[in-house]
Order: sequence, then C-alpha cells, then structure tokens
Amino acid sequence: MTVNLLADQYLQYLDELLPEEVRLTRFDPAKGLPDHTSSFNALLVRTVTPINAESLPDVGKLKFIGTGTAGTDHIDHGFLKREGVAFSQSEGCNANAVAEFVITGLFYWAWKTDTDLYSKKVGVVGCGNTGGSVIRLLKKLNIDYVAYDPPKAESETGFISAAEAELLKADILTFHTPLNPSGKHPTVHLADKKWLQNGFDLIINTSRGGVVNEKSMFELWQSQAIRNYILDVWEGEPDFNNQIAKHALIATPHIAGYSEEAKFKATEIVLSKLLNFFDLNVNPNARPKQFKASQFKYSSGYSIAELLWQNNQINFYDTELRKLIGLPSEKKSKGFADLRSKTALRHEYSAMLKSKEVQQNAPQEFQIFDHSATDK
Ligand SMILES: NC(=O)c1ccc[n+]([C@@H]2O[C@H](COP(=O)([O-])OP(=O)(O)OC[C@H]3O[C@@H](n4cnc5c(N)ncnc54)[C@H](O)[C@@H]3O)[C@@H](O)[C@H]2O)c1
Ligand SMILES: O=C(O)[C@H](O)[C@H](O)COP(=O)(O)O
Repeated sequence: MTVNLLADQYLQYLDELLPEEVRLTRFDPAKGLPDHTSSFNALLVRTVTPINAESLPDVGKLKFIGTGTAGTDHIDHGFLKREGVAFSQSEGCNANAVAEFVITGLFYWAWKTDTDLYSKKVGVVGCGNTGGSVIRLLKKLNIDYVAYDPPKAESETGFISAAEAELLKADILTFHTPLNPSGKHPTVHLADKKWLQNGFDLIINTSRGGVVNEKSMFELWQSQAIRNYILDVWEGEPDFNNQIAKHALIATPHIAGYSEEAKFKATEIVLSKLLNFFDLNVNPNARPKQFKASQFKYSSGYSIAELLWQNNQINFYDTELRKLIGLPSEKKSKGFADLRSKTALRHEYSAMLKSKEVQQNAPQEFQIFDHSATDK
C-alpha cells in the first residue's frame, strides 16, 4: 500500500526516516494547511499548526494525524476523536534538550549574578519527561530541588508531590507542565500573582507561554520581588511583549527543545507510530547528524558556566531576539518564526560527550551530561 503523507516542511530527518512505500508532500506552515489536505492519508504537523474543526473543515481521507512535538495544546483532541482520526505525539523527544537549556540557564544566572547556585533550592513544576530530566541533572549536580506534580502523584504510586506551600519556599521555579485550560489541574496562569508574590530569585519558563502569567511576573520583577527571569516561551508568540523581553536575563524564541538529537527523535517517534498504523516501519539506518569534536569550544580557563554558554546557541538566539524588540508586530512575529526555522541546530552536551576527544578534554563537572545510557 502507498501512504500519501502531508508533512510540515520543517520536520527534520523525514526524508532519511521514510520507507519507500510513503509518498511525501511538504507544506509551508506559515501559509497554513493546504486546501487539498483532506486528500492525504496522513498528516504530520508541529506546534505552529492548530488542528481543529476550523483549520480542518473536512478530514476526508485522513486516518492519522501526528505532531512531531511533546506539547499538544495546538490539537483539539475531542475533534479528532469525533472524526475518528488516530493521533500521536512525540512524547519525551526533547526532554534532554530542554533540561540542558535549563541547567545552562541556571549556571548562567549564577555566573552573572555572582550567586552560589549550590546554596539555592529549585522548584520543578511538572515532573514528566522534561521536569524528570531536569531533576536527574539537579541530582547529579547535588543541587537541592523540590518536585511539584499533583496529577502525577494521583496517577503514579511511588511518586510523591511536594505541597504547594513547600514549592513556594523554593528560590527558583522552573516550569514543565503542558498548557491546559481546563480539567482537574488546569495550568493557564498556574503561576500568577498568588504564587509569584512569594518572591523568587529566578523564574524559568520553557513550557508554554501562559503557564506563567507574564504580566504579574513582570510587575513583581519591577517591585523586585522577582529578581530575574528566563523566558523561552511567550504569551501570544510568535509576537512577544517588548518590555518583558528587554528585561529578561535570557530571552529565546521557543528553542529550548531544539537540537539535532531532539529533532531526530521528534520525527522518529511520531513517524514510527504513523507507520505502525499503516503496517510499515521507519528506515532503521537513519541517524542524526554527528557532533564533530572540532566544534567543541573549550579552554582550561573556562568555568562550567562559561563552558556551557559557549557550547550552545542560547547566546545567539537571545541576541537575535533582542534585535526584534520594538519592531511592528508582524515583523517581530516573522523574525521570531524565522529564527526558529532558519538557525542551524545545536547538539546536546550528551551527544558531544559521545566523542572520545570531548570526554578526555571536558572538565569533570561537564561529565554529568553523559547520560546516553538512559537516553530514549
Ligand atoms: N520550549 C520547548 O522547546 C519545549 C520542549 C518540550 C516541551 N515543552 C512544553 O513542556 C511541556 C511538558 O513537556 P514534557 O515532555 O515534560 O511533558 P510530560 O507530559 O512528559 O510532563 C508534563 C508533566 O506536567 C504535569 N502537570 C500537568 N498539570 C500540572 C499541574 N497543574 N501542576 C503540576 N504539574 C502538572 C503532568 O502530570 C506531567 O507529569 C509540554 O507539554 C510542552 O508544552 C516545551
Ligand atoms: O512541544 C514541544 O515539543 C516543543 O515546544 C517543541 O520544541 C516545539 O517545536 P516545533 O513545534 O517548533 O517544532
């Protein structure tokens, strides 16, 4: 059987992973779904393409829709169920990339504010794939943390969530929940004035814009109850608030999960499920691009903060995003989207550590990122 697949043109590694039974057509997500979407058997999207009755008035021949992402707040699950269309996501694909982003942010903050990171307690809100990866790294670093995830505590025996009051005593909060507008544990403005007025040294949001109430956070930053914040996701992105971006310690265009390794897994996970649905398999020989040891930036004078900062692209994205501040909304949004789609991807530290040369040269502290044995 030939499967006619329509896919977002920025889903990486699709050509490498596809078997020959699939006929692939790409679409540009900036232009929305094409008119003839319903003539395909399967559709693969990213977070920038909402799937609902409005964007897809006729599902036609579509039997399977997948998103090559961890988050699914752009998907109307009820709609797909009613239409009888199977759905899958790429859970956990970028957990490692986001966790490395968060740890880099923590070290950068400690470096820039001359703070002893090891004397601080980190509150992890949402302890699924990403929050779990953050916790694994915090443990390796011997940094104190508190794990907050009431829904997980309800569904998983063996996981105990901290109480809200305990979470709010932490010095730093990092957010890793989905954006859920309803249900028993909604997360829209989960961190609002009530939480944030407790005062924090640092807020990190790499989950979704809207999990943290940006306006409340910014007001509390102005009154110095919140000392610093790092934002990768924004309320209303691809547009973003100029003042909030300007005063962020780090401001990036939703790229915490962007790495060669994560993008490979993103496509591999959802495509495997799609192909399985049609009784097919991914090409088992496909691999993500390899990190070259010569790309490793290292000097014996580097602190761990500097080493991390030099070996990822947060600095680049932050600099480029700030150039968009103050532009008309449309230009800002386009600049934000272009930065996300046109920048070469970074490699994860754990992938760098697969190189013998890096292993031998990197200082001991960097070795905590070598968790390839537990990678998915
Ligand atoms: N910036 C990025 O590049 C990037 C990358 C990956 C994921 N994300 C976002 O981060 C989210 C989490 O990713 P993940 O892979 O860890 O998902 P996950 O599903 O593995 O984990 C989410 C966790 O959040 C918990 N949670 C839900 N509601 C909660 C609440 N009210 N309070 C506390 N915890 C709650 C869940 O129980 C679950 O354990 C995604 O849904 C996505 O929106 C962003
Ligand atoms: O939910 C996710 O997986 C992340 O937010 C992901 O990084 C978004 O990726 P994109 O939709 O831009 O491919």
